[in-house]
Amino acid sequence: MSDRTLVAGIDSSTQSTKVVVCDAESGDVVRTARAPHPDRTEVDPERWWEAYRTASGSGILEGVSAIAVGGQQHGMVVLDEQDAVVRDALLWNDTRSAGAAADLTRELGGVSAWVDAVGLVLVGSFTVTKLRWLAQHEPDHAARVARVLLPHDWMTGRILQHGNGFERWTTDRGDASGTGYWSAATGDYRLDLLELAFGRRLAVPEVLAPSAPAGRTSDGMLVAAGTGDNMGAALGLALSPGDVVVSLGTSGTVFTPHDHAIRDESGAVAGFADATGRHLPLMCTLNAARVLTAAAGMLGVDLDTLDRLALEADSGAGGLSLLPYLDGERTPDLPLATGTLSGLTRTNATPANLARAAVEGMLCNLVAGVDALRDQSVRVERVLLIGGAAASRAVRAIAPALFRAPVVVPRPAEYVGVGAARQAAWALSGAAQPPAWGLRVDSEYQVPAGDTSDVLERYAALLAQMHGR
Ligand SMILES: Nc1ncnc2c1ncn2[C@@H]1O[C@H](COP(=O)(O)OP(=O)(O)O)[C@@H](O)[C@H]1O
Ligand SMILES: O=C(CO)[C@@H](O)[C@H](O)COP(=O)(O)O
Repeated sequence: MSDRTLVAGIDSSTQSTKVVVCDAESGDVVRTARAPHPDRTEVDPERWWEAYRTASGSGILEGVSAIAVGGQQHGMVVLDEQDAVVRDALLWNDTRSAGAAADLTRELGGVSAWVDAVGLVLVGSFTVTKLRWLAQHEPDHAARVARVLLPHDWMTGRILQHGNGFERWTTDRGDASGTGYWSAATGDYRLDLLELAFGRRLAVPEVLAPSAPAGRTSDGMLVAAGTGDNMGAALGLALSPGDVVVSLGTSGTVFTPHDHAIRDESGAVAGFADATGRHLPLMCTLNAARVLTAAAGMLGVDLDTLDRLALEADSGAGGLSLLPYLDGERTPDLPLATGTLSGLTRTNATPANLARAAVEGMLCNLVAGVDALRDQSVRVERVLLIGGAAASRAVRAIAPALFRAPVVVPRPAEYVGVGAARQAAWALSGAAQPPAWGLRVDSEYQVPAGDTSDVLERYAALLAQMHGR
């Protein structure tokens, strides 16, 4: 009988729930499972619970001493006085509240007022804008709302309720910092901003300290605070100064732990908090892994064949460019945008060039995020590539030249889940710092000779031409 302590991390992200069980001391992943979510931008939270129950139904949590949830950020989960869900949650990638974001920005006195208040330039992803949309467009639902939570908050409470250990609703600094009514700089709620958006005050969850437990189930399993998925991924990677993470999941994100809250009135970088008591400046795009899925669908090939085709083409795809705003875009803030294929000629109209343009276009949007961190005086010495599309051979090969930095691919793992498991181990230990789980590297890719500035310049020129940015 093994005497090691096991901890579990849940990644409740956009497309699926992943369960990761780790050795609490070493961080070795010993069990994993996953189950899909509906492919929608508004989802009944019960679907997340069902996915969690499906993924953990095979006894994967047997012997686990502590658990934590890393959840997709910003989702609006609204409950009535009896803690019943009032309507489907609006997710981070639902853009219907883009107009509300513009209204709220104007009402508070402009972009700098919001950056001063909560470190964010409002876009439709953020929870506070969704509350305004709800108040304006669904007054009957809004009248029933007593409390607002984030996806990870609701899942954490649901696990405790299921285990007869629920005491109160909780959240953490990291996820709270993405609401638009909590400040990473001060560590305080700004419920005046919630009231500005919704028209009245609502109950909000208690913000727990990074290693504080949210509670224990009746069989003794500790449930930690949990956090947002990107904060979880940062905690799951043993990052060193100069490391910048690029995550290629449903969203594309660029982030790095930082010692102080950043101010970016351009809106490229959000001033989030991390899951350890520091900060996590982060850029997020709505379009990442699914740009490659869409390109593969257009070509009628699988993702492995898309990789092969992209690697057959030359850098620059023969002059073919793709602005990858297939679901609108968050950064740049173009919620109504669509994708644009540009520079098509009879010469470059080949499957290989289309595949290459999809990879380059998706990455160019994230290069803007890395450069935005550089503009915030963040040192970028290497890029750690995670998320589903980090498995792409083409992405790995093309990224270093575009990022102008070496690319490290950690050993494939669900790093949001690993980070949540590390938080669970930290809460279980009661130590001052999280356990020292090392970074396991799968492969490294150096910046090749040659110049890719033409690709980046063409992308920027197309963005300016199409959207005046
Ligand atoms: N080898 C691959 N090449 C490109 N994309 C991939 C590959 N493997 C998985 N993906 C994509 O990764 C995405 C899932 O990544 P994940 O990080 O789990 O997403 P999320 O956390 O947003 O739910 C899917 O869109 C899937 O198509
Ligand atoms: O909105 C953000 C970050 O601000 C997204 O990163 C969401 O947190 C969803 O993440 P994934 O499902 O793509 O992991």
